Amino acid sequence: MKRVGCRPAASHKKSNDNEKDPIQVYCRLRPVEHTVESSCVKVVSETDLQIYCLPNERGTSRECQFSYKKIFSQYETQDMVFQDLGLPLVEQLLKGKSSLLLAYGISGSGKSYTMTGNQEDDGIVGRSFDVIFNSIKDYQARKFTFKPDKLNGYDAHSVEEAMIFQAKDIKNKVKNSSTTYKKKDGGIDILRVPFNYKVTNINQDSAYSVFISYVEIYHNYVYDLLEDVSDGEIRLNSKIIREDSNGNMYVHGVNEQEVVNPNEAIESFRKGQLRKRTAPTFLNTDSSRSHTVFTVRIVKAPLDIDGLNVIQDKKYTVVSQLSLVDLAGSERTDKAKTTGQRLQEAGGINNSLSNLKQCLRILYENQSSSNLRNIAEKIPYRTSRLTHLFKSFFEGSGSIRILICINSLSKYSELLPVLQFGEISSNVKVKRTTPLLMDIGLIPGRRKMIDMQLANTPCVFEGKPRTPLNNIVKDNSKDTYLSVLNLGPPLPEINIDDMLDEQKRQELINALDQRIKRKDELREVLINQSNEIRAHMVLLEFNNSNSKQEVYSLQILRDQDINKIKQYQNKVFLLENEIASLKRKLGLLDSENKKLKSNLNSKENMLNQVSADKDLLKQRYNNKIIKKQEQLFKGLKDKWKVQENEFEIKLQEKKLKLKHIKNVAESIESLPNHPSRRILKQTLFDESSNKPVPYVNIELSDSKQNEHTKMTLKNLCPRRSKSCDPQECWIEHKPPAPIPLNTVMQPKMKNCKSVTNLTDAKTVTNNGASKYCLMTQGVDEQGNSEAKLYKADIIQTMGGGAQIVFHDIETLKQDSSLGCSPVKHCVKMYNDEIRDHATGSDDLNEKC
Ligand SMILES: Nc1ncnc2c1ncn2[C@@H]1O[C@H](COP(=O)(O)OP(=O)(O)OP(=O)(O)O)[C@@H](O)[C@H]1O
Repeated sequence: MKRVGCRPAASHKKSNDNEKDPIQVYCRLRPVEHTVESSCVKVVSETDLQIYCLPNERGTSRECQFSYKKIFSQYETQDMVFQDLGLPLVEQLLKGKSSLLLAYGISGSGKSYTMTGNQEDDGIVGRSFDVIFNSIKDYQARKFTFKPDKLNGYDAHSVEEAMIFQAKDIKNKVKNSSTTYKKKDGGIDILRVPFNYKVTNINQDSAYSVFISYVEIYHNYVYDLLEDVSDGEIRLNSKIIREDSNGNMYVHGVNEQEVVNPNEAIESFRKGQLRKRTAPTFLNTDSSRSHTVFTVRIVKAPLDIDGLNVIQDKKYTVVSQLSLVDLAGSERTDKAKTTGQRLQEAGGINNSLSNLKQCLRILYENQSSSNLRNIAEKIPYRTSRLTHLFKSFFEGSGSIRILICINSLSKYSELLPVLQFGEISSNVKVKRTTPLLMDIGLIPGRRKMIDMQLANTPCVFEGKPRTPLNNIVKDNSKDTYLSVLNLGPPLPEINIDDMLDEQKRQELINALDQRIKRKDELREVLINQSNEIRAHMVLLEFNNSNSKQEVYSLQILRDQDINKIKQYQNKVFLLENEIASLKRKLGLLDSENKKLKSNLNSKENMLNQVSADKDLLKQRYNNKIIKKQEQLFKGLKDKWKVQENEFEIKLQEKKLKLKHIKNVAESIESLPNHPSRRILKQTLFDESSNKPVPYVNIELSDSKQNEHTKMTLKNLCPRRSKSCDPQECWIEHKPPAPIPLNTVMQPKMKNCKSVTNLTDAKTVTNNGASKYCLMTQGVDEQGNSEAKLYKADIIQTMGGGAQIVFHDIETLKQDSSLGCSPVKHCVKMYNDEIRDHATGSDDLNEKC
């Protein structure tokens, strides 16, 4: 049975069900050659990072803060990054615990640089090998002691078997020396400065081997980067992912190379790197077009009682692995300006990355307390090879760390999803695994013992004495130890022939007895010492657990203090931010205030100007009005004078006429019984047209009349009014009590209806009348009686009513220059009566 990271034991799984650790997320900023002022990234503290977006045209700015386990600023070297990020994983690996490290970020943000580094400055991979081999150097198993069983497990072999495999391998290498990588890749020089660090507290009674595998996931297919290929051969065979008997996922049939020193490991890694698919893109001249997974496995098994061979039972073989994943860039295709094949690759990359995000999101949601239904959503690990391969990690077979790589030159919108991915990941918890402490019932220190024996004996297998471990065996203890190993007196020299000699036989028997006795004594001593050591170890263990307890409580206190400090730092940061934003607001308000004030001043000035203009205009118009008034007044005055003169002249003429008439009358009076005694004078005047009526000279019939009796009468041959048209139907609107005029020229309307009061419109519409005549009676300026006939057409309207349109006025005047006429008297009386009774009645014009 094979175990990865001590996970498979069911009991172990059960005991850790409630113990979970969050995924630890780190962030690294790629340095830029010169300070970029437009950078939107700000490292706030060791664990906090802020990104912000400058105000856009609408004035809105955005900022976000993210907290991670640690932020590596651009000034932190590969060395520092490895110590914080990689070294703890290597330590766990050596203790039998598996880990996964994912580098995530936009293209060109430094993922490959952090993982791989370059010739001068190694990344996590190279430094990890240095630490691994520094630590296991003295406990390394012979090459081929462990061989992969192709089912994600390892078979353990004896030293002899390992030697046979080694010989075969050497033979194969010699045979294929002309077709190895060297020829293809031109050989790789490893010139590097090793990382000098060693993990000390590892189990010395086990033998260790290191295996590496290197695969890439391209277009959702898994390819082996360490597969032996001959010249011109293209890697066509993709590998499949399988689940082993312990539920761990692995790439089936992948080439697992055993490496015995850092240089060999790094050489293989670099060969694999040369096969990795890269291409120049807009963002990176050597951009990874696939996700690469480099896995280091430590296989260990305890030494048997002799301390020479490992126990060849699979259930004692422990496998732990460290998977270093360099994910392809998560950039947007428009930003990377990819086309054609690169675009297709980008599609594949984005699909697998978004599935990774999706898995983490569902994991988080399943774990979060807000999942009230308590129904775990299925996690789509199988959707992409990337997540499928690491399914067991997400389910708790090892710890997970994520490194978010960012480039300070990236935009806010590009950084936000990357940093949000980190934030989601840091909220996901995975089961905690602890290395299984195996007690196989053998006495500890077996390796020490064999090393010391071998120190004095030529090594049969390697042809050179194995040097004891400097830090384990002290010189003085060596003597004591060797003296303990003295098995009694030397055996007497004896030949086969001597066996027949009773004495010599007896001597040998005695010596052997003594040795047996000595051996029993030694065994007793050993048992006693073992018991003592065990008791001592129990005591130490007890002390150790006490100390651990103490350390643990101190750690809790320290963590509490750190948390408090963090809270204070956050508060300070928030307050600083608030102050800054308030200052910004104040500045804005100040500038707005100034703007408003200046606006107000300019408006006031404008207002003053307008009112001054208005006053000026008013003054001008007043002057004009006065001038105009004066002009009008003068004009009116002139007109008045002209009219007065005209009237004066007319008056004079009339007076003259009257005088003539008087003279005529007097002359007629003097004629007795003359039929023309009475002079009828009728003047018809068309007021509406205002045209002078043609004068007709009427000669008096009396032949005797003299020159003075000749007179001019106006329109004595009366024109018949239209009102007399017998075809028309008239409405005659008379005063209620008309004054009898007693004239000869009465208007005659045959077809007419007389009304005295016109209050109802139906009176006009219902009688079929087409003409209307309003008669009024009164006196003129001279006090003569006057009757007026206002004539109008009745026009039927569409709405059923009628419209009265006046178009003519006939005036009938009675001039009674011969004395007071009865009509005039009647009119006066009538008018007085009307005035008395008709209070509030409308005047004629209004009626019209
Ligand atoms: N911390 C650093 N210090 C110095 N140089 C760096 C650092 N990080 C990255 N670079 C340089 O930036 C360039 C791009 O880095 P790298 O290839 O690691 O990016 P990437 O994230 O792996 O890109 P892609 O996803 O496209 O493969 C390389 O030339 C690398 O040397």
